[in-house]
Amino acid sequence: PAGDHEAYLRHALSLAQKSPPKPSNYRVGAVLVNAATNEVLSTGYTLELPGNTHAEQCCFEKLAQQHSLDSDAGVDLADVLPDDVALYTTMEPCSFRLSGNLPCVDRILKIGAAKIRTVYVGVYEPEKFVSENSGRQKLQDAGIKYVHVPGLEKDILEVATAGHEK
Ligand SMILES: Nc1nc(=O)c(N)c(NC[C@H](O)[C@H](O)[C@H](O)COP(=O)(O)O)[nH]1
Ligand SMILES: [Zn+2]
Repeated sequence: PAGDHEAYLRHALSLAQKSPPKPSNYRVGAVLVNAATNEVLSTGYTLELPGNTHAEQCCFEKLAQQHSLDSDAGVDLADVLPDDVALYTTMEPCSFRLSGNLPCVDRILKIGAAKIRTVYVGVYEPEKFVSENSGRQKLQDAGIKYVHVPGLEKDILEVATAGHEK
């Protein structure tokens, strides 16, 4: 039910608040859920893991570590994920990163639509770093449902941009 979606995004937002503020990215939180059982499979927030890491990326890398997979290559993660997973992320997955690192949309696509059925986002990516995020189209083209959950936009953006010059 819809109420659960907001609860998961609020959980993701509480994770985003752990992210060290930086002027060059957003503070984002993400939660990976087994939609059939409501079990939280993994969580992540921006810069949680060493390196210039994104929230969604940390979700996947932590899951790979849990299964001691030598890499978070999508194919391996697809083997350990149940077949109805939902990704909740306070900001929509990136489709391009100024750092040149692999965008999270591509990480989701590597895992595949047979596993990640739905992506729930709290806000679309603002135009500050990347003029237009093409993630929604790419995910939908791959057969992944893309749902914007309204109501938390102000809180999410406040947290996301805390490291930006006022
Ligand atoms: N969905 C999402 N989760 C994150 O954890 C995060 N930091 C962003 N941010 C998107 C933004 O477009 C990139 O942060 C900039 O493009 C800079 O790129 P890097 O992050 O340095 O690779 N977006
Ligand atoms: Zn990303």
